[in-house]
Amino acid sequence: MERLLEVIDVRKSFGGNRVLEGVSFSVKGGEILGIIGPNGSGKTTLLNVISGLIRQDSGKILLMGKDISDAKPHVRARLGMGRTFQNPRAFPSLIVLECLKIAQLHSGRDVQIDELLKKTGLYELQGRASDKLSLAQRKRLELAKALAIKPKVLLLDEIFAGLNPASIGEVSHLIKQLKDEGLGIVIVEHVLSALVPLADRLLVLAGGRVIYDGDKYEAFRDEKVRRAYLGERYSSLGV
Ligand SMILES: Nc1ncnc2c1ncn2[C@@H]1O[C@H](COP(=O)(O)OP(=O)(O)OP(=O)(O)O)[C@@H](O)[C@H]1O
Repeated sequence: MERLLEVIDVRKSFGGNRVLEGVSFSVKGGEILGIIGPNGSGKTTLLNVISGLIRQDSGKILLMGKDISDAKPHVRARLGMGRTFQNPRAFPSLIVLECLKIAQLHSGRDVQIDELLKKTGLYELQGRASDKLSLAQRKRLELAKALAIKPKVLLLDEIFAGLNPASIGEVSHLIKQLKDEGLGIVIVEHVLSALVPLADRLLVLAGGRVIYDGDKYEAFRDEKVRRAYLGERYSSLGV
């Protein structure tokens, strides 16, 4: 499978705080990459740089081989990059269907909204105001909005946070389906019990550096990873 997303030696500082210190990795079509790391290790900043919300100080981002390092977020969306946000922002005056129609406008592609509503389990809720949705429903709306641009690459920021096991199961099922459709998927996640079964590969960030990129189970045996982050969580998970 071709590399859909390539991140090459990305660096970013805020003032004197070096948040990303030369991060490189790639994601293929049909692959789910899980990104984990301690709080403040740079995960959300990395997603913001990849999606164009924050400009990196140096380094490159390639989407399907095309250099998008300087492209604005809406251009990246149009080229096939979808993302969800950690804290979905609701637009009180909009119903679910309107949210998706607006998201779709950014893509310039023809997306079957009915199909998307069914796929994400929102069909019955399409007339509901987005601020009247439960957390699990809002997360599904976030996913649906990201899919409304027909992405090739999907970036998910803490999609499982705050969900109960049943909702985690539903969202996982949908993400697996998207992988099978050939999307390249990056998931930043603290809920390891949801992420590990789903991911094909794990990347561990610590202090803005990639300290591990590879097999998901080997990650938990890696000394650097255990020291940096996982010791206590790993043993409590029993993975
Ligand atoms: N806009 C900003 N201005 C200044 N500093 C920032 C900004 N955004 C992030 N930082 C700093 O960058 C570091 C990394 O933050 P980031 O949110 O990327 O980490 P994270 O790994 O996503 O953390 P968490 O797991 O808690 O979500 C932190 O020290 C944070 O304070």
